[in-house]
Amino acid sequence: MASIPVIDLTGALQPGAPRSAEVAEALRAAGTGSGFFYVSGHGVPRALVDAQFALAQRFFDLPLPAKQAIDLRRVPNMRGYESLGAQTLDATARPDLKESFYCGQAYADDHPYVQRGLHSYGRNQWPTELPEMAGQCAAYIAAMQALALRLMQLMALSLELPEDFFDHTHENPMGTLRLLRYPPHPADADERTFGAGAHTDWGAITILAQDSHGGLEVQMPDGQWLAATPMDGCFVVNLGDMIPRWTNGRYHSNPHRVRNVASGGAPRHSIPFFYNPDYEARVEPVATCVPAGTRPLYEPCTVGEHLREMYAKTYGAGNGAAAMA
Ligand SMILES: O=C(O)CCC(=O)C(=O)O
Ligand SMILES: [Fe+2]
Repeated sequence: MASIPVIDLTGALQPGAPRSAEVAEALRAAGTGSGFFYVSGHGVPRALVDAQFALAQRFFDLPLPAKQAIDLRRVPNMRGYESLGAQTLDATARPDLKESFYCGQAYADDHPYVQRGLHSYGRNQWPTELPEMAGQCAAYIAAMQALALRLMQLMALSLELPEDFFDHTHENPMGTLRLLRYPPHPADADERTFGAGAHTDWGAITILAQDSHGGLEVQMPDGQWLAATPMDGCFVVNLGDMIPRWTNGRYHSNPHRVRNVASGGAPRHSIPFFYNPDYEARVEPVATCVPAGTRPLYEPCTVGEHLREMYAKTYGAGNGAAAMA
């Protein structure tokens, strides 16, 4: 039966570390399967993750006007608070039953990418009520960024490429951290109601921390939906749409969705980190994935071009801004 593998990163967290080849092989199996796997032995301290969930709880518990004061529609770069029902990840379903907060690696106003107005680059918005939030999110983002970079190196190995193959694409990375709160699934909800409608993620790699309630489901290559049951001390990692482009379709970015049905009436919290390389980095099928004498399945593009193609898909026309999914 199909399952989501657990990959233990112990002994593979540094370039050249002894278990790197073994882990790369496991990554290859996961990439050619559902594109989803759990990671254990990832080196991110439990206390950092626990603190991030506690922070999410405090943030969403703020009175609505405090959250609305930092609504993401106030800024051009998709950072801030987003209310229940603002996003529709599956266009055939109802608006998503979730509240969220977006932040990311901060770039100063005089950074060339900010000056050029490139999507998501720039400052964050923070609630004045939680002065600790900026520092805590920055620490969490730094840990996620480091883990994402290592996963990209292991992915390079898994594609029979040098470990540092993707390193040059990390120049000005755009990691986006999202805090999510899902209210309990309504008892009278129809089959078109979701916390997060079925979607694939658009970036390179998503690293998700979820609380103990469950509710995330992943579509397996055979079409079946499988619960990504929370596993203590593990993150769920999934490949985004940039990876099929880079691997000429060899590795997959599979649909997933959320319904908060098993929490006993409690809200569910999750914290995805969406890793995106440099906006200007080229994404083109790597030579080891294009059989001799065949044409690549994808045209080369930049990270920014790929993301712009995906933006506006889930927020409807007129908003102009859209999120990482
Ligand atoms: O909340 C979750 O478990 C998944 C969220 C998700 O898929 C997303 O935000 O892209
Ligand atoms: Fe997602």
